[in-house]
Amino acid sequence: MADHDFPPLKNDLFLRAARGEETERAPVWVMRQAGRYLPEFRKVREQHEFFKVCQTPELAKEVTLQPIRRYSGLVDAAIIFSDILVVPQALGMEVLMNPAPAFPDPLTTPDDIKKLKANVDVKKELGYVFDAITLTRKALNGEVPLIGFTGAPWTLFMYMVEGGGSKTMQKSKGWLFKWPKESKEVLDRITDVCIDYLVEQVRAGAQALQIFDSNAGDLAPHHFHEFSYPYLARIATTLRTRLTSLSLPQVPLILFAKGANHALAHLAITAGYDVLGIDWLVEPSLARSLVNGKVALQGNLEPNVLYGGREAIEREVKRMCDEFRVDGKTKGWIANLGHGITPGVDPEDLRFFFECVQKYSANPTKTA
Ligand SMILES: Cc1c2[nH]c(c1CCC(=O)O)Cc1[nH]c(c(CCC(=O)O)c1C)Cc1[nH]c(c(CCC(=O)O)c1C)Cc1[nH]c(c(C)c1CCC(=O)O)C2
Repeated sequence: MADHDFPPLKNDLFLRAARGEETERAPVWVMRQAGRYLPEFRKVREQHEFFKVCQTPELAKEVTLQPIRRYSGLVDAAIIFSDILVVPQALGMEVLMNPAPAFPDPLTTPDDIKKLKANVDVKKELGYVFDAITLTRKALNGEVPLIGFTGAPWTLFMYMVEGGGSKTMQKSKGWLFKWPKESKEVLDRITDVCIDYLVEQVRAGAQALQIFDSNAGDLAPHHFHEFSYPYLARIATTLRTRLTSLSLPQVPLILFAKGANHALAHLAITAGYDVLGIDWLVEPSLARSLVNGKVALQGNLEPNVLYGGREAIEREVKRMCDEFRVDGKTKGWIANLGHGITPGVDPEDLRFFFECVQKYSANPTKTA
């Protein structure tokens, strides 16, 4: 699919900010914006199991559009409804969602590597995601751009070895330190699938891509540089080469390496991404100086502020908008939370968050 196969884009704020440009106000979206805090999402989930929604393009389209409809004119990007764990599924692993992710048969020792599918055909395994992207981009009718995504190799490796989420990550870190060579083999296998998966998302119509390394901050800096960074960099480099050779658009690439704020300066210069997502543990002004204009930034309101009532939301959003300004201007910044929105948030409080971003990030109108 090419751009001319889709309705023309009416709101390019997000894409301009991703390229580092000055914008009349900050574009805004939130991670997990299609999710359980929305009653209309819970209604769909009463009828359909989680992965069924991911695997049915019509349903995935429907839930992707829910926040876009509800917050029409207030939200500046859609993200395709899916999950990072579809990549381990493509590699042949069984993943349940009950309600937290669970792998009945995780990677226990290097001997289990042979259970992973060799030569994954992403079109066969994940074709439903590409169909959902094409359908959703058409249905969006150019209102806002559509973001595709993947989990990052280290974060996916963690789930594949632990068999689900983990606070201590004993098993996955045990692998890294006990079996570094075999761990890198798995990380490489995941990386190969991520690259194919992202290329096909662009072919299907994704207008930007985000890589979620949600567990990046659980690694010591030197372990991050050994076990996560090389794969993130390879994704960006190889993806760009592949997109060019296939005459596909060079869409903006966003890296959300949650908690890896120690690496911001390095990532900005060397990783090959256009935008770095940041969590709430780093001051925007410090992040700005660390990346030194090399990349745009996305983030970073502490998600729990959305439980703090209108006064707190307004105060915190205003502070965030001021902190992200460069030379008094809103430039190269995509407003977002510092992580996903959680199920208990009142959807009207999220609306108020969007309204506050629009109000406090506005640049003075240019006089010729
Ligand atoms: C780590 C991770 C996962 N999935 C994802 C990540 C990376 C981002 C992050 O760190 O939050 C990414 C993800 N998951 C989902 C999206 C959809 C797009 C979006 O709106 O951002 C995206 C981008 C939907 C989802 N993925 C999931 C839900 C909720 C499940 C439900 O509907 O019952 C949604 C809306 C389930 C999921 N999937 C995963 C977890 C840990 C859980 C939740 C467990 C829980 O909260 O109880 C794995």
